[in-house]
Amino acid sequence: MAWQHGFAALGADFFTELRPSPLPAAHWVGRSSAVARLLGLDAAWLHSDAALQAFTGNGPLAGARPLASVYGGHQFGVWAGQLGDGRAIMLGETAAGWEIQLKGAGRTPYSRMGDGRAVLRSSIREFLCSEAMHGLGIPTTRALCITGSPAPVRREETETAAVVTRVAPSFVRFGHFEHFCAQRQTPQLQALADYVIARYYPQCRAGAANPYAALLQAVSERTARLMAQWQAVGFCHGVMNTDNMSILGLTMDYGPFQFLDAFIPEHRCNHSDTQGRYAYQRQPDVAYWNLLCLAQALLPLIGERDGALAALASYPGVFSAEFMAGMRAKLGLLQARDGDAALIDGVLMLLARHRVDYTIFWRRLSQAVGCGDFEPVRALFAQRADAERWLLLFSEHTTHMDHAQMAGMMLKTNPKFVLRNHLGEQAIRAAQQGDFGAIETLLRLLERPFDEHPGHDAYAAFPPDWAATIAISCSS
Ligand SMILES: Nc1ncnc2c1ncn2[C@@H]1O[C@H](COP(=O)(O)OP(=O)(O)OP(=O)(O)O)[C@@H](O)[C@H]1O
Ligand SMILES: [Mg+2]
Repeated sequence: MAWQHGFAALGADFFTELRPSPLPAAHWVGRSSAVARLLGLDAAWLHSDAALQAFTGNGPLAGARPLASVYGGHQFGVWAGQLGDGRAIMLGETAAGWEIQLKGAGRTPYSRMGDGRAVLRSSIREFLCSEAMHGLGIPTTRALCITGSPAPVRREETETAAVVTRVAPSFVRFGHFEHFCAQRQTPQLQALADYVIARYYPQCRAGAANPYAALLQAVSERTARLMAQWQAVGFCHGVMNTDNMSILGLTMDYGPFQFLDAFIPEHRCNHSDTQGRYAYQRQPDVAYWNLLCLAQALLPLIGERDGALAALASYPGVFSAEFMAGMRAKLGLLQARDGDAALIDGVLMLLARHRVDYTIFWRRLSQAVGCGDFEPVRALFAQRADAERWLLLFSEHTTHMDHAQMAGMMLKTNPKFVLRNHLGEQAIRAAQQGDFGAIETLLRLLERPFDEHPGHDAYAAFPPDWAATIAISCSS
């Protein structure tokens, strides 16, 4: 593999070079051939022992210069001081511009009290959800593979170790900037900002009076678009600390995330989030709060407060416009019209009032628009009259539209398959018994979540009762 040294060229203030720590008796758990193709990896090589060892951290990849980077962050609203890649080790950046990172590859100078490891359970969730998000068309870090090892890892119980190989154009987080601001290392802060602009936001240098304010605005707008996509698809991240916010507007760090089952706007998916700070409906506001932290961090470069705040001014407008566009697509509304907002507010209130399954509702509505039979949609509501009122409004609003065209759009927007907690859990339990078949099946479905996949309806069904008892915390 050919490498370049983008982030690595920033120098020793930004990272520590080190080798991953080996794990015994490594074995494959899952692989994504789509990500392998993205990286130009030979499929046969990805099945080799050399690849298995390299992606477990047991053997080198020729030419790679592994490193762990330093960052800081606000966790649950409180400045946490210096953090850093405590268990993620970047192998390097490919010549085509993909950073390759091993998560769970051993201790680093930033591990604090942690063991540098990740357990199989959380690694499976991260691997599958990375690819599921990509399948949904939502910006995300990607995942090439998971390898496992019988090495014990202590959490609430003793589990086993795994390593996920993640791939992204950059793993730089808001927290990287916060770190150098907090340390009052302005030259390093500027070097990082200049690097990010040159590599990922060149338009912020060309023509902008203040490139750092332009960078902040560009990041803010990407983040706004990401939040709109999360909200529209019903994704709850669970740990939106500033060290988990990507400077590229990618979804990153799949911990206690959840795709909503029933539509409950105040839903919290992180068992450790007792205050509900990261509840589903709060995500757009939390992202804005996180952007204020980024603005604060960039202030030494931007120069004045008003300029930094002005750079964030477009956030609410971009979020609303993108969210409306996303919801219009879910409703099959081909162009914007008066009355769209009322229809969208109406359906969200209806779903919240009746706690209807979010994914199933949208998929059934898409099918109903295609065939004209709305009975399966009505059947989702205990009190049908309430649903009937909204369906009437929807039908009046769309009378003159081409329903076949609407349905076509809706079926490409409203997924049949999302990585519900219980599906992940079933795959995890099987994997813990040495059966990785369910991971492969889920990956295949989630890579193309809008396709019907005949014979796999069980993966698109309502969650079983026990799904409500799954408690996912920060422990991973
Ligand atoms: N088991 C561990 N060993 C060492 N450090 C850890 C461990 N778990 C978490 N950390 C560190 O604690 C901080 C916060 O953890 P968080 O759960 O947000 O991230 P993460 O899941 O480890 O990784 P990432 O954000 O890279 O996906 C990070 O600096 C992370 O590296
Ligand atoms: Mg993290």
